[in-house]
Amino acid sequence: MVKQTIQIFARVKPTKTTTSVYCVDNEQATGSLLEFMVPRDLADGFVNNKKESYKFRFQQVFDQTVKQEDIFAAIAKPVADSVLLGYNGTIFAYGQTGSGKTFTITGGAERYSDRGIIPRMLSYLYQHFSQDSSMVYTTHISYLEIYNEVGYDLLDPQHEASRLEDLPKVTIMEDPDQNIHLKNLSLHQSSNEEEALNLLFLGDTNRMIAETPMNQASTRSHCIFTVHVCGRDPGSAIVRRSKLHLVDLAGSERVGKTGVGGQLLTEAKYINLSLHYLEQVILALSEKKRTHIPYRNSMMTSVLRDSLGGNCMTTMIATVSVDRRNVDESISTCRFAQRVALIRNEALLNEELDPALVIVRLKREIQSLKEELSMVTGVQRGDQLSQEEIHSLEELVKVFLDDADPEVTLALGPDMRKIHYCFSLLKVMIREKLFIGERLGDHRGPSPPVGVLDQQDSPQLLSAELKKLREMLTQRDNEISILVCMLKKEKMKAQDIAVQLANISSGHLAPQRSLKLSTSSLTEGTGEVNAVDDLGALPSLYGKKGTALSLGKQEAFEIFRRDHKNQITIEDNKALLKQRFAEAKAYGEQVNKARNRVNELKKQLELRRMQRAAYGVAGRPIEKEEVDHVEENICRQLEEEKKSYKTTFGCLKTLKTEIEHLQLLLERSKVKLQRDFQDWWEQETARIQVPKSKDRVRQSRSPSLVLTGEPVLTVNVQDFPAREGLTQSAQNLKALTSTELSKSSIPLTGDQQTDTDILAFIRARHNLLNRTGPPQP
Ligand SMILES: Nc1ncnc2c1ncn2[C@@H]1O[C@H](COP(=O)(O)OP(=O)(O)OP(=O)(O)O)[C@@H](O)[C@H]1O
Repeated sequence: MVKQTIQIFARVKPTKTTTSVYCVDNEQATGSLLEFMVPRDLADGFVNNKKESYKFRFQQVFDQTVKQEDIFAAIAKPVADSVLLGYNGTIFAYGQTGSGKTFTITGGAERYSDRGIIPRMLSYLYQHFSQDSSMVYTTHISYLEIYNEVGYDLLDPQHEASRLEDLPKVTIMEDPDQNIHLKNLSLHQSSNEEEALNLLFLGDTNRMIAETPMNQASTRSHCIFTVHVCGRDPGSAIVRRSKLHLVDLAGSERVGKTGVGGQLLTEAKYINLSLHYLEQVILALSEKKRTHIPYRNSMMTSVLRDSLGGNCMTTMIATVSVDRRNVDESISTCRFAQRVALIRNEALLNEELDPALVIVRLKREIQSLKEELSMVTGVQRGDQLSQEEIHSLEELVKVFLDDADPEVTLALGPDMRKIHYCFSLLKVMIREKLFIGERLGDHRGPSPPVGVLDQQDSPQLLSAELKKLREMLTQRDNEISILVCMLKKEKMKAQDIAVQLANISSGHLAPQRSLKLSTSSLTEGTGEVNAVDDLGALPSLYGKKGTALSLGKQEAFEIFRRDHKNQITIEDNKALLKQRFAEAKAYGEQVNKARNRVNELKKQLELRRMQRAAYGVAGRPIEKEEVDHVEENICRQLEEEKKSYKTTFGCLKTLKTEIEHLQLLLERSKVKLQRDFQDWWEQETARIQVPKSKDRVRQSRSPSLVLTGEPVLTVNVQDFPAREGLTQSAQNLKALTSTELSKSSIPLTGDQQTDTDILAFIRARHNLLNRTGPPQP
């Protein structure tokens, strides 16, 4: 058992402005210090009546410039190593909204180097699995989102979720031993890094798709990505099962800090109820005298029960922002971390005997004992007694019972099968005799010896026996049909799972499959154009694969895409991906060349050795010490080529991981683009109102776009909210006057509002903007 307090680290989010509100001291012997200096006259909207300096101790503080790889090496690698040894591990990020929790746990959405702890952890684990040949590992993954105290399965393979409520709801069940079970949370086996990354991508995409402005998933919900690792030594029945939770908590900002009347820097209530309950648990755990820990109050604390004061090695990353206006939240975060640091966990090595493996081992032991026995007795024995043996045993028992001599014995020899059989035979006989005794009543005096039944009673007895047997038969029939039913259900479940798994690999991950890249395909130089150009293709809306867009909508999508805020990143990543493909192709060619060269040299070496052997046979014996310089030279070259092959192949593998990651980033950008477009399109459609009657020709609501024609299309442009993903053009349009807008007109045919009409509106607006140019700030 390892007793350890929860390890706490702090990470400072990079800020554009220089700030003097904090300093980091990493030179301390017992960890690092993070200090906030809050001057009394801090003028950013609040007044500080209290202390000026707040110091917090952490295991380590990572300042603004620290890279993702260093965070992984310092925080996550030790946790990964203990998980590989069989201990449970948890890493959770805690901090206010926008302080970098998701960036730290999952990573940034733009660059490969921004990969967070989860993808790096998966890489690390799978690399270890492939290198450790002494153990067999299996891995399962689950991804849970908790929003408003309801759990959702983010790995729902149906992939149709457009709202959070569409995802399967996960519920908590507790068994009599108080173990928590999550009902409806799917567990997916993943046999390599690529599969695991695809699952992460699927979860993150589902999370993004289900996000609405009301439910800003990343800010208001908690996400728990869990890797279940099972390792077994092939020679033993012991298995090690460990769980690794990687947790991205909701934003920790609080309410009630008004900044007036000395409220600043006092503890306020969390916006998020689960975080409030998390704090209650942390408080109870840090006060050592408390016996009741209120884990059950919330779903998150129930799920993370082991991680908080239980069987787990837990690490917390406090993410802080050092912008002046965020200092009070950052101080709250650090205070919370200090309390967390008091919690002591007791991690156990999760070893257990695998019943299936124990059965196999016992069967093997029985077999070897049987062999030993037959060697000692010289008699080969099967598992069952033969018919002849049974017959002769029955005879023996009969003789034994008929013999009036009380000294007589039943000589069966040292065969337990025979002994057992005779005992059960005797039992049956005695029970039959009792049965007869009961039926006849005791007044008939002593019962006749077994086997000498009263002839008159025989038919009655037989019919009773027959009835009993019939009842037994019906009972067995029922049991069989229940078993068959259960079997059928299990079969159907297995089929369902197979279909779900097939969906994962073919359905929703289909776009990735088309992007999939094998090291061999790299060398052939095919596939890359499709993979890169996929984003340029017209959209098939997420979750509605194959839905063709109308021509109007397609063109509108093009306009939208051009102006989307992610377009530059997408283009950059596409260019980078192209470049990486070219590099991979070059590496692939080098690998091929090196492999051919190795094969060639091997042949040369073999030939040389054969020639020398033949030379020896032909008469001139070769001295043992005689050095063959030609052979030596070939061997040297071979070694060099092998080395170069290995190095290049290593580079190619690294590049492959990067390419796959870039593809996933692009795929996610594509989904986001489509989602934003869909929202935008719906917003545009709602904005256009077609008057029902032809005489309502002109509506002069200001500011509004009045488009002339018969009938007239009136468009309100009063409110273009500054929403993420909404085009700059739309923002610009907001600033245009109604007079300028009314210069543009769109004639309509009939009074239908079609995609083409909306497109015409969008086009007109764009032309107008191009003419007018963006408004000056
Ligand atoms: N260390 C960092 N380096 C570079 N960019 C960062 C870093 N930390 C955060 N960011 C950027 O800051 C923004 C907000 O970060 P992030 O989404 O991770 O915050 P969060 O704490 O998860 O917020 P929320 O609670 O809303 O989920 C993102 O654009 C992210 O890329």
